[in-house]
Amino acid sequence: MTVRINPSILAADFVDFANELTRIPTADLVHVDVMDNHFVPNLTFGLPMVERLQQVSELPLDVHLMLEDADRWAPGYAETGAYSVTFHAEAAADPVAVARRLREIGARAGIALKPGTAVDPYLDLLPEFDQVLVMTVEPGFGGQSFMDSVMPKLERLRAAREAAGLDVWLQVDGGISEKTIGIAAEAGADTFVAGSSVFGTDDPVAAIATLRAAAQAHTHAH
Ligand SMILES: O=C(CO)[C@@H](O)[C@H](O)COP(=O)(O)O
Ligand SMILES: [Fe+2]
Repeated sequence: MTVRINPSILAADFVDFANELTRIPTADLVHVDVMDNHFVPNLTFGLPMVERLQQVSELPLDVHLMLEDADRWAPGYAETGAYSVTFHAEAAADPVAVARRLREIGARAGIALKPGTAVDPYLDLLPEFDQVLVMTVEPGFGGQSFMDSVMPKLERLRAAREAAGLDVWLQVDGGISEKTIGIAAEAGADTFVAGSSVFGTDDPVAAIATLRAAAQAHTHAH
């Protein structure tokens, strides 16, 4: 199974994103955390920054929206040409309608679940999504500790994906490091967001290689 490593620019230098992107040539996608100071108690950037990143990035953008009223705002991010747009289940009135709109515009549609949000109501909706993001920290900040208590959600998602014969990516985000990535891979994740453990090092290329190897060593063959 393919392992994807998506470095999060939340841990990069905010006034030097163009240069920071050149430090991760071996990444699969660039994870872009949009925070609105309402859905989460932190503020990053919005549409103009994502539009600009889309223009300068050679890697596809994996946009993670941590904002209220995803129904209203998510489609605009897909219109930037972002490869994937993931919105929070807790912030959408009609997640299926949002996902359909994102796909119509041409983006992959992702749904994200906070650690306390149950996965079961979403299992039947898997065909509507290209990616499910299981948060392994409370959204809002980088550098927090990985919560292995959410691993059963990944196991449920993996089983549901297999039962339905779907190719939905299972993404984890928060506290992913050389030490924790294997736990998430074991539980079924195939797409790994890593902020501090990539941009917080002197050698992001080496960090990506280490993470990739650790994930692959714990990935099930199927
Ligand atoms: O969405 C978020 C935080 O809300 C993440 O994408 C963080 O950027 C992950 O940072 P690390 O935990 O890897 O430092
Ligand atoms: Fe994120």
